[in-house]
Formats: sequence, structure tokens, C-alpha cells
Amino acid sequence: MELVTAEEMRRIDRHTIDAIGIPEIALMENAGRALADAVVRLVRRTGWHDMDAILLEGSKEPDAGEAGWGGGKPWAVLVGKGHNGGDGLIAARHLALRGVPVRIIYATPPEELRGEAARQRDIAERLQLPAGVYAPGAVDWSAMGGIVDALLGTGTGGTPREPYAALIREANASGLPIVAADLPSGLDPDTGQTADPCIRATLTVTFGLPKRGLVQYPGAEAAGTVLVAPIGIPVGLAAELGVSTWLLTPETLRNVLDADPDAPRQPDGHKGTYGHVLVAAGTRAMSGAGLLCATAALRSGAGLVTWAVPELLAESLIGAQPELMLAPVADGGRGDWLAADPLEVAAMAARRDALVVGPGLGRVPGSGVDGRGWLRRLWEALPPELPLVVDADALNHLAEAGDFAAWPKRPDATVFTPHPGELARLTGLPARDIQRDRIGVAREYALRHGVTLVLKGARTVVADPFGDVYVNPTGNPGMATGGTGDVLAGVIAGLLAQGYPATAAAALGVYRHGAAGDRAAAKRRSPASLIAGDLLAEL
Ligand SMILES: NC(=O)C1=CN([C@@H]2O[C@H](COP(=O)(O)OP(=O)(O)OC[C@H]3O[C@@H](n4cnc5c(N)ncnc54)[C@H](O)[C@@H]3O)[C@@H](O)[C@H]2O)[C@@H](O)CC1
Ligand SMILES: Nc1ncnc2c1ncn2[C@@H]1O[C@H](COP(=O)(O)OP(=O)(O)O)[C@@H](O)[C@H]1O
Ligand SMILES: [K+]
Repeated sequence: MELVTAEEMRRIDRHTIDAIGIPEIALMENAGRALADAVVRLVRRTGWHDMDAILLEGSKEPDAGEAGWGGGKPWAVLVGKGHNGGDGLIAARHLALRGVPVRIIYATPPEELRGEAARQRDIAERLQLPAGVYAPGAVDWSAMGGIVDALLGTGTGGTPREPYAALIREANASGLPIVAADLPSGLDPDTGQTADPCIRATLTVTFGLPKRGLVQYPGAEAAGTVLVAPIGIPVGLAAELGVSTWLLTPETLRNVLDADPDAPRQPDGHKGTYGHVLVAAGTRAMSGAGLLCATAALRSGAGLVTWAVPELLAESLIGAQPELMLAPVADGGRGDWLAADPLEVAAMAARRDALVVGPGLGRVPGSGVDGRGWLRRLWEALPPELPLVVDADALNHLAEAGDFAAWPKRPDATVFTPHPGELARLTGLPARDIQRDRIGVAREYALRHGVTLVLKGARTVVADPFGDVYVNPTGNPGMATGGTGDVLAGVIAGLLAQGYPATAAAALGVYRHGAAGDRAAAKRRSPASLIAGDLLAEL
């Protein structure tokens, strides 16, 4: 399923209306009716199974409690002056038709509505649906059962102005369930940034295609459960019009990335069929990072995994994970990667099918060794076609080198896995700015540097060197614990060794890693008690 910006959605709507000939009013009617249908299902607790809408992967079904929502009281339908308001007016009509009482609250004088929204205003008036214009403090929210937010949609620009802002604040403070039309008012549809104020919805019914902002934080939280309602947009149109951002679902993995998450293992396969990973990770202080990474590579299905470690550590790691092969690297007795010869690592890697370097590698500052030179020498000595994952401290070395743009390019076989802090070091942008537009920043970096970039954190973004982006819905905050990133790097390397192209390996790895985290969290009393090692058994 594609994820769209407001501008892309407008293009898709326009094409549907102008080139295909489906009248705008038909699209709007479908949108408003789907919105009403969702509210009715919450009021009557009839569930979603037979609804003509898709529960977005990563969204939990809302719990309407024993009694259903609203307690028979009227639903307040908040109507803005654009088409989003028009959707709300259509929903109000269908709610009334289905026996759910409504109160229309216009944010601005109804004369200000234009086009299709004005037509819906007139219809509502002729049907004598109860309506009034918002005045601050005058709404008795305690008399309402719930709220439909149809104030601002994809036509939003900037922070909601008055009187929208005051109305949004009152709606949030009412404690009532809020169902948002298309997106919560105050949400930036492209980036997921929330304005002050922004509607806090329990449920968002988004029309046609999910907007990017619904799947990036904090927007994902403001949207609550997301249902995608079809409104008549032809299948395949988004791709035809050049949309290149997807939600990472099993369908996307299969159909867009040709990476079936349930692909069976070859019945006559042997360990040589599934590739050999070299893991260069772990120092004296952080040997566990290497162990987690290497074990994850095994669990991802790689045929063989060799764990290269500084010689000093090798003895103590014998038997730590019996299935792993250990490869000591000469370190002058220091137990430190930067004392090891990168050419020796490159020579070892050249005989394998993928290399992951970085977890627990040790930082440059204070090491007394020039770590910048170390990584560059490794980079240049590796066979260009060898699939490579660069994680953690290796990314910090890269950032400190400062001249990565001038390093020789590798073909599409290179995956970087930074968290926002590491990407901040790589780009020179503050982490806060990266979080403000994760999709945009990741796409730009991957395109510019010709790598597959995995920007970690809630709703991880995978960007490929050709401009395509995938947003992962799996995973949970229990995974915010040391070592889960090392597990991810190992999984991706394991998939690379099995022959998946860089982006497919990164996307499938990220999806499976998050899903393993979800299974592991479900087995614990609280997600807070999850530790990275728990993921291994769930991969
Ligand atoms: N075009 C189409 O074919 C369809 C559009 N649909 C609906 O139309 C919406 C988009 O409609 P519009 O483009 O009319 O835009 P909106 O309804 O999102 O809002 C535009 C209006 O809000 C005002 N506004 C913008 N930013 C504001 C701010 N910060 N504070 C206060 N007021 C602000 C603008 O002046 C304008 O009057 C979609 O989100 C969707 O709900 C759906 O009905 C499906 C079909
Ligand atoms: N709130 C969250 N929701 C989903 N996934 C998360 C969340 N927090 C962290 N993760 C995932 O956990 C992993 C953490 O990796 P990282 O930050 O590198 O930690 P470490 O270096 O300690 O292993 C990443 O894959 C990240 O996407
Ligand atoms: K809205």
C-alpha cells in the first residue's frame, strides 16, 4: 500500500476526476459515507470484519467498551470550510439516516463554505440537521456522545488558526472519542509533525490512500487507529503517477520488493545454499554486541556465520554460541578493533557472502588510533560487489571521516543502519530536524550517497538509492533497549548472504525484526522488560 503526501493525493484525486471522469461529488460521498459507517460500528460495536475499509497494519482495533461509544447521545460533527468539512457534512447525513443523532458545529460561518462543501451545507440545511456556528465555551460537550473531526484535511497549511485552534482544544479536553476525517486536524499530512493544537483522535478514517503523516510519530499517535476507506480511486493509479513511498506490509514485500516473507526454504538446500556471513563486531567492553549480531545472522537463516573478533577476546568467547565460528584477528594484544589490520578483515570477508561491521566496534575518540583511516582502508579493500552492512560505531567512524561523499562508490550492495543520532552525525543535521521529516531526510541521504539507508526508531524508514522508501509498521517501544540494533544489523546481513538484494534484505530484515519484537513483548508481563536477546528466539 502506497503512502502519499497531500500534494500526491491531490494529483491522484484530480486524475480520477478529470482523466477518468468520476465526479468529485461521488468521491466525497464515498468518503463521508465510510466515515459515518466507522462511527456507527463504534456506536453499535459491530466490529470491522465486513467493513469496506482496511485496518492499517500496525494499528490496533479501537476498543468501544461494553456499551459502545456515545451512550445514545448525539455526535458533534465539527465542520471546517474546505472539502474536509464537506466529508463531515456527508457523514452527518448518513449518521442521521442510520439513527445516530448529530449536531453540526461549523467552525466558521457556513456562508464561507465553497463548492461541494457548500452543496453539502445546503443539503444538511434542507434535511434540517441540527447545526450551529462555534462560539468559544458555548458547546455543552457533556451532552455529546462523540466527535467527528472534519475541520482540516490535506488542505491544511501550518498551525490551525482561530477559531479552529480553540475548537480543537475544546474537543481534546472534552474526553470524548474523536473520529478524524482523513487526518487529525493540526497534523502535517506529509511529515507527521503535530501542530499545537492538534486533534487527538481515537480513530482516523483516511480516504483513498493513507497519508505519510499518519505513519510517522507523533502523527501516528495523534491518529489513533487508522482505517483506509476506498473512495473510488483506481487501483494502480498512485504508482502510475509516480508515488514511491510504501507501507512495509507482507504484500509490499511480496509485490514491490519480490521478497516473500513466508518464502519456504529449498527442500534440497544445504548450508552452502544460504550463504556465509562475516560479522566484524564486538570489543572488550562490548563483546555482547557482536554476539547478538552474529547470533541474529544465524537466526535469519544464513547457512554459516563467522564472528571475527580481536584476538584478545577470542579465548573467552569460545562456546558463547556453539553454532558460530570464531575468527580471531591479530590485535597486538589490545582487544581493540582499531589495532587490527583492516586488510586482514577484508581478506576474510572476501571469502564470504556478506559482511556486517560496526556493533561494538569502539569509537575513534580516545582510542589513540586513527579510526577514520581504519574504516576507509577496509571500505577500499572490500570486493565492490560484496554485500555490506555498516552499523553503529562504523557509522560514527564514517561521520568522523567527514569526506564520505568522496569515497569510492559501491554498487547497490551497501546498507547503512543509523539511529537518528548516528544519522545526525553523518549529515550534520540536528537529530530533531531529522525526526521532523524522517522520510524526506532518509530518501535524500540514500539518493545522494547511493546506499540503502535504514533510519531506525519507531516506524523505521528504509530508503533505497533510487528514491523508493518503505515505512515499517512492526515493532514496539519495548525494543528501545541496548542491543536490539545489533540484532537488526545481523538479520540484514544474514538476508544479504542469502542473496536478497540490499533493499529487499533491509526491508525484510526490518519487518521481521519488529515482528520478532512484537512476539517477544506479547510474551512478557510488560514490554518494558523486553531485552535484545529475547528477540533472537522470535526471529
Ligand atoms: N478533492 C477530492 O476529490 C476529495 C477531497 N476530499 C477531502 O478534501 C480534503 C481536502 O480538502 P481541501 O483541499 O478543501 O482542504 P481542507 O478541507 O483540508 O482545508 C482547507 C481549508 O482550510 C483552511 N485552512 C488551511 N490551513 C488552515 C489553518 N492552519 N488554520 C485554519 N484554516 C486553515 C483553508 O483556508 C481552506 O479553506 C481532504 O482531506 C479530504 O477530506 C475527500 O472528500 C475525497 C475527495
Ligand atoms: N519505540 C519503538 N518502536 C519500534 N521500534 C523501536 C522503538 N524503539 C527502538 N526500536 C527499534 O529498536 C532498535 C534499536 O536500535 P539502536 O538504537 O541501534 O539500539 P542499540 O544500538 O542499543 O542496539 C531499532 O531497530 C529501532 O527501530
Ligand atoms: K480532519
